[in-house]
Amino acid sequence: MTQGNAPDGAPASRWSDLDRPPLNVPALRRGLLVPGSLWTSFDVVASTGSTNSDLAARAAELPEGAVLVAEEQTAGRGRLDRSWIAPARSGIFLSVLLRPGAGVPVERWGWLPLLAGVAAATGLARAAGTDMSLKWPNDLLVTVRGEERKTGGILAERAGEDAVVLGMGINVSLRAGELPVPAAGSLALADAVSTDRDPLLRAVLRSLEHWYGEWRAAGGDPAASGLQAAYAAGCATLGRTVRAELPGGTSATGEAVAIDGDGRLVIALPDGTRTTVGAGDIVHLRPA
Ligand SMILES: Nc1ncnc2c1ncn2[C@@H]1O[C@H](COP(=O)(O)OP(=O)(O)OP(=O)(O)O)[C@@H](O)[C@H]1O
Ligand SMILES: O=C(O)CCCC[C@@H]1SC[C@@H]2NC(=O)N[C@@H]21
Repeated sequence: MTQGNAPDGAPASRWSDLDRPPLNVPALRRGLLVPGSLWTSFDVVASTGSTNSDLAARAAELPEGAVLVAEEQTAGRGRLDRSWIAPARSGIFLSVLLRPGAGVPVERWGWLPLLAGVAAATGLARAAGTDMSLKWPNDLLVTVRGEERKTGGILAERAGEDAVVLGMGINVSLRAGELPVPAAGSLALADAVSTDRDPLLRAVLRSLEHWYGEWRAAGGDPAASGLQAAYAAGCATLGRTVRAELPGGTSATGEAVAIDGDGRLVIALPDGTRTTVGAGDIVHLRPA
């Protein structure tokens, strides 16, 4: 830590609006809405309840590739009916509309949230210069003072028959005292080289376009597209002793050994059997 820094590692200067400038919408549009791009529209609203809800409500009238970003969410939603809480302009609150089409069987759409995790992790690692990893299924982790912390999350929701709204929340400049839960972190707290949201957002959307293109071109096949291997390479859950807290209130503890072809987590139990988890919360207990 350099002199003049606050104990939480953030700069000692007062954080004001100047530290959290608004997104530069014209520049982002110029960079993203180019011919041949997946992205067809790019809108930023000052404040809304949830970008996922807004995009889902308009899904029928929007083409694939619509992007909606909010500078602030007042009712941000997470997985498992949880909320996503972050101060205005402290992060990236983003939803995109995707229509994988007939070329990708619906049973493979379950890979989309994992794909989004890989895309966000690789894009952010490059643009922010922070080591990123994934906690199954798609929590984005950074290391803050030796501890794994959640700096981003993904919420994928079906919108009608043929569309999926992929939502991402990324904590960029949150300080220790602003974290909504102790297990949360931010890119700033992980010593990111840049917390400028414009290049971070561009990097995430470019990476998402890349991985979605590969996956769709392979008919959604996670192995042929390279997605399954990229996910496994970036997944901090594999090889760890974990507790899976399952819907319905039961739990299973064992070693996370694989991600199967459907994106589910395979856990080796102490009695030598294996169980496969498709939904639920994972707690990383200790190295295997
Ligand atoms: N900005 C954020 N960064 C990291 N994690 C967040 C953020 N906002 C919300 N969360 C996550 O969402 C959860 C908080 O959601 P919520 O307050 O709905 O529920 P909860 O405390 O987990 O409880 P319950 O089990 O009662 O639903 C936390 O577990 C946390 O992981
Ligand atoms: O970790 C999770 O549980 C998922 C969090 C997803 C949050 C994002 S923020 C943008 C989009 N709009 C929402 O209401 N949720 C997602």
